[in-house]
Amino acid sequence: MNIEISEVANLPSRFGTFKIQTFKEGPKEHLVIFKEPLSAEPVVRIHSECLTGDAIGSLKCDCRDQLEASLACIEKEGGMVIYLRQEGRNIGLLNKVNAYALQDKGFDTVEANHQLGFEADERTYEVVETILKHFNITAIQLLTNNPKKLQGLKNITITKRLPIIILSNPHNKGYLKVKQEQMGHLL
Ligand SMILES: Nc1nc2c(ncn2[C@@H]2O[C@H](COP(=O)(O)OP(=O)(O)OP(=O)(O)O)[C@@H](O)[C@H]2O)c(=O)[nH]1
Ligand SMILES: [Zn+2]
Repeated sequence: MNIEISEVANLPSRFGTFKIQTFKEGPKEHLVIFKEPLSAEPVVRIHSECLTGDAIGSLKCDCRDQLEASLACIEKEGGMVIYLRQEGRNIGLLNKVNAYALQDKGFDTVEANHQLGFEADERTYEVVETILKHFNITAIQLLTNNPKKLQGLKNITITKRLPIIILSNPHNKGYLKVKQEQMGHLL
C-alpha cells in the first residue's frame, strides 16, 4: 500500500506540546503524535480510533482514559502515540453502533461482532511497521494491556510492555470483563 506522509507540525495540547504527522494509507489518515527526544527504545502507544470514547467521552469503554494517560506519559518520558483509524476494532463506526444496539439487547462485545458477521477483532498493524521504520525505530516499549498486540510484526522488538492502569466505571465493567476473560487483556 502506498503511504502518503505529511510534514511535521507543532501541536500544543492540554497534555503538553507535541509534534504531529499524518500517514495516509488509502482512505485512512493515521496520526502520529510524538515528543522528542525519541530514545533507542521509545515508549509507544498504538491507539485504535474510538470516536465515541476519545471525542464524545463515552463511558462504555476505556479508550479515552487510555489515550489521555498515554499522552501524559509521552509528555513526561518522550515517545509517541500512533493513532490508527481502526474505529470499532476496524469494523467502522456504523457497524460499531449496530454492535452497541445488540449490546443493548444483552449480547457482549464479542457476541455482537459475531452477530454482525465480523471477527471479535478485525485490526491489522502492518502500517505500524511503516511508521516506525520512517522514524528509524526498531525496538519499542509498548503501552498496552493487550499482550497479543503487535504479535504479528516482524521487524519490531517489544522490549517491554508498559501497562495502562485505568479505573473502571459501572458502564464499562462488562466490556473490561470480556477483554480480560475472552481477549487475554491483563487488567
Ligand atoms: N467492535 C467493537 N469495537 C469496540 C467496542 N468498544 C470499543 N471498541 C473499539 O475497540 C478499540 C480499542 O480496543 P481495545 O480492545 O479496547 O484495546 P486494545 O487496543 O486491544 O488494547 P490496549 O492497548 O490495552 O488498549 C477501538 O477501536 C474502539 O473503537 C465494541 O463494543 N465493539
Ligand atoms: Zn472506546
